[in-house]
Amino acid sequence: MNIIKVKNYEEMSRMAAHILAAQVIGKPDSVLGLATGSTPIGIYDCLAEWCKNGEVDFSKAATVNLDEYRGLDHSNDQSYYYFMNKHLFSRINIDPSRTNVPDGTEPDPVKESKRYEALIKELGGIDIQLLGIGHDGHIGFNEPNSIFDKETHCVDLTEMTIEANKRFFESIDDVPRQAYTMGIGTIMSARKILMVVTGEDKADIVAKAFYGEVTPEVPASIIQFHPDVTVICDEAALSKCPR
Ligand SMILES: N[C@@H]1[C@@H](O)[C@H](O)[C@@H](COP(=O)(O)O)O[C@@H]1O
Repeated sequence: MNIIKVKNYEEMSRMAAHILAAQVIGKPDSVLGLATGSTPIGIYDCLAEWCKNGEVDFSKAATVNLDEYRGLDHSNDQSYYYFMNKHLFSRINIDPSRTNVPDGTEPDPVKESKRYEALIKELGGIDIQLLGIGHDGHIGFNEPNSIFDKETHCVDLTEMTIEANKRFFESIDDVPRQAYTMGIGTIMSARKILMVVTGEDKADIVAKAFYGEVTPEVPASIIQFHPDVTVICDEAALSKCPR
């Protein structure tokens, strides 16, 4: 694992955006695995700016997002599709038909999970998967568990995640209790992984996930076993790590 320490959120965002831009410059038809949450917003701002300046061309790229709340449609401003459209897709020259987010409105979890897995395979797999990390170590919406879930599936969100994500909703009662997420196996089959972490509130989980043992109780710890991982952390996020 290549763990890179940067000063702050801005440096983290620019460095991660450089890696994603280099991926698309080197392989214009790259399949980018993308993430939501507050952490990647600065990355998307950089990519939007560089696309506008003509430095990166997304016209041949495709995207697949990690996860989506169950029950929310594209027009819901709390859906992850809406988030991606607002922060990235509408600001770059990507073909909207090549952007993919799990369909939160599909009532049949087995059907949707199979569709999403098949779609990723049809696209030729994920070239680089961007990840953030939850306070309990979740990646996508893979919550702490007794096993690593392999494929895309429907999950019950933990109280900690519902609590953490309520800041985006009017009240905690509005936070969906379930979500569709790529599985740990789906994430691990990406050719490259790029993880970004910022802030002191993530310092404990960073120490556990990247310097502790690999266990499904800390889902992000599995990326220690991936052959091509870059983790970009700011000083605050690395403040409890043994180095
Ligand atoms: N499903 C998303 C995750 O993909 C994300 O990594 C996490 C952390 O979000 P933030 O970056 O806001 O801390 O939030 C959500 O739960």
